[in-house]
Amino acid sequence: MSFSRTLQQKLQPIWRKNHSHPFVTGMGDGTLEKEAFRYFMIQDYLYLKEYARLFAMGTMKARTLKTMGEFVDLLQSTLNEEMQLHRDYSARLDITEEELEQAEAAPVTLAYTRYMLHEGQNGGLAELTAALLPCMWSYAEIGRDLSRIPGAVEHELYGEWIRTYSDPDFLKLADWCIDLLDELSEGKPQHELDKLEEIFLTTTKFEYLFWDMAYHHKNWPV
Ligand SMILES: Cc1ncc(CN)c(N)n1
Repeated sequence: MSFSRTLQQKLQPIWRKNHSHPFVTGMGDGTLEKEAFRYFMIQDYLYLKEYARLFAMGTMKARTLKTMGEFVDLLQSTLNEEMQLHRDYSARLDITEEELEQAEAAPVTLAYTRYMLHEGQNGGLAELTAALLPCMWSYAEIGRDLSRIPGAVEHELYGEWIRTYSDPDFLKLADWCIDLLDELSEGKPQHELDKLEEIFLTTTKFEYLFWDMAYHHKNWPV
């Protein structure tokens, strides 16, 4: 089994918890509280703004023109397609442009994005890819699983979210990241593979914290 898939298999208990978080299942059956989704959208917009920088960093660290081009595609798709979803939802959720632009990152959003940027900046392309992969991969799987629930893609509020993340184009981008980590990890010594695993594990756990933060509207206590 490839390195990425071995990691994902090893982390199945956490991976399953992400998939079965009430925020995720609530989008699937339509029971998620609209206020939690609204809060998620704002925090996720801030998250994506920082996440996109990882793709810019990836472009700089890539060795080949082909890989540079793929990172540019990921950057483009995040800024102009994925974040467009958030801008479109803002209109429906009464989030003004000002509120979106001026929102403050909650502790989990800040910690998650700073962690990824730190690993991306201080490590090589493999560390950067290990940091961003759980994000792409888990959303592609969640989108796919939710889209299989009868009626979920037609839901008046959550349907658009599910359609976006179950789109074959999003899956293709996630697959490219999986293959890239496999390629970059090939022939690495064990201590470097252990570091990649640690990064992958940490961002997988941050994914759980992000759902949980949104579900409970967690923000700074003071
Ligand atoms: C927190 C989080 N993780 C992943 C994704 C999918 N790019 C996202 N939009 N937000």
